[in-house]
Amino acid sequence: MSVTKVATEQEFTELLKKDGLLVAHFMADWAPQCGQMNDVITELGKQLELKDVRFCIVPAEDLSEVSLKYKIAAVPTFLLLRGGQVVERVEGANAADLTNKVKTQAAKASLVSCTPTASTPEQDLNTRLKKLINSSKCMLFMKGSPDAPRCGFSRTTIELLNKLEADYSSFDILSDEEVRQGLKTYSNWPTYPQLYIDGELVGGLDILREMDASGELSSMLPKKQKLEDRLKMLINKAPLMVFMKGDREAPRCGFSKTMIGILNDTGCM
Ligand SMILES: N[C@@H](CCC(=O)N[C@@H](CS)C(=O)NCC(=O)O)C(=O)O
Repeated sequence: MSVTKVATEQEFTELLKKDGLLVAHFMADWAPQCGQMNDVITELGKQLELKDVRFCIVPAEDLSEVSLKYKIAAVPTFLLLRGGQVVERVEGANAADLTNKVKTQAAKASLVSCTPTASTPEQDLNTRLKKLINSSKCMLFMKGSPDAPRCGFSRTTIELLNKLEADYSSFDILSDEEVRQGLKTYSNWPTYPQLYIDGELVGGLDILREMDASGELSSMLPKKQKLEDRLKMLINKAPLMVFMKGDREAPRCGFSKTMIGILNDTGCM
């Protein structure tokens, strides 16, 4: 299995359109951990040769637009993507975590990509749209992204969902003309934004506004976990929790490294 070196944003977009699981390694030549993690993904590629999984290397600084879009803050970072959507994320040179997540997702990918008969392009598109719609419990098809909406209707929808503290994923239909036109036919809805909950179309902005006014929308939407609850969960994840820069094997700041050293010496870890 080969690992694709991505040179342009266009090349990355093309890889996202393919079926199966895509593992993207956002890296930089100057970071030695990235070189080590390239060996890890080459080995993973060999182990998963028969599965529907592709690997690519993305030079994070050269493809700054892509890095910005996926909020890449440090290298190495790994995104596991299916149907153009991020399904898992691994930050740092954590080979065990990466291997675990890739194998779990690869098992799922091989189940969904199992097509017994040859299919038409229309069937392929419909399968892709269905996967996209179901890639999150609450899925918004919009113009632009929640941080940078590119039309007033989409912006107002984001404001409404944020006001209701909804937990949602989004897809930028301006990034994919096939999805933009295909979804209109698939769902028999001619405009964007389009909001789906549990794979079912709820509607566009006018419908959402009406449902908000009646209070119906809030009760249907999955809600974001409150920061306080999230922090509590993290703090209580293990009897001894260290919040640090980097990980145990590769601390990324001197203070974190020293603390790990002390804990190792005391036999706590
Ligand atoms: N009243 C509509 C407004 C949405 C709308 O008119 N969207 C237009 C302009 S952003 C659209 O998506 N047109 C089709 C396209 O651009 O492909 C709603 O309730 O969502």
